[in-house]
Amino acid sequence: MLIAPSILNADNLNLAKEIAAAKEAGITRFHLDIMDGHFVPNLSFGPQLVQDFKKQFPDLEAEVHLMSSNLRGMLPDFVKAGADLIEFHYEADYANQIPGWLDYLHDSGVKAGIVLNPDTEIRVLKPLLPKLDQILIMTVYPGFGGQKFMEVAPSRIKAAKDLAGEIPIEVDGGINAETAKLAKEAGATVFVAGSYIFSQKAIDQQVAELKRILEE
Ligand SMILES: O=C(CO)[C@H](O)[C@H](O)COP(=O)(O)O
Ligand SMILES: [Fe+2]
Repeated sequence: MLIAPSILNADNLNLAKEIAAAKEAGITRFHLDIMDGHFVPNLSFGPQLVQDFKKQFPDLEAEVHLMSSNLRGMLPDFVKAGADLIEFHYEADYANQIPGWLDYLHDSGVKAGIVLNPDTEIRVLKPLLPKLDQILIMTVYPGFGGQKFMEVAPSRIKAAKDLAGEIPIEVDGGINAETAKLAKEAGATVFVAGSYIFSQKAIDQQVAELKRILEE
């Protein structure tokens, strides 16, 4: 079980402090949400954030969740910035182009993942499985932090788990102490949590509580 905090809703003017607090609580990977204002109706970070993150925290893993359909323009920038794992949306390009982008990431020495929006059929993953290091099942419509975990999510996680075998299934959106449990029972092993970790009580307390729930 791995918790990958999303810094989307962290205090932008104190990011290093907030990341350090989560690291202190045992976090080894961060989930960096990249939104381009077009694929999703919101803007967030660019490659500079990833580069600065790796410069300041070289021992932490940077997982990039790319919410853009400009894969040709954006993927090389995030590779250069030092991302350890890049996951892009299945909906971002034609189906026949997706395997090539996954190969591009692997050839660049970066782990590769695919993200599925809540309306995309799970079976599209099947031909891609040999090229995937991780599968991200969105449990909200992407674009904003602080949304509610969708009711349909557990059955989708289970369907992905049944297909994926050993490939880790990650969940993203509305994860808290209750929904993390549901996602875990359905087969998820990587848990993105944004507002649960950064917009409530002390960061270390939130991480410890989520860890406790996932270890039960
Ligand atoms: O990809 C995302 C939104 O598109 C974020 O990773 C996600 O929403 C995390 O925030 P929260 O845990 O608050 O839902
Ligand atoms: Fe995300």
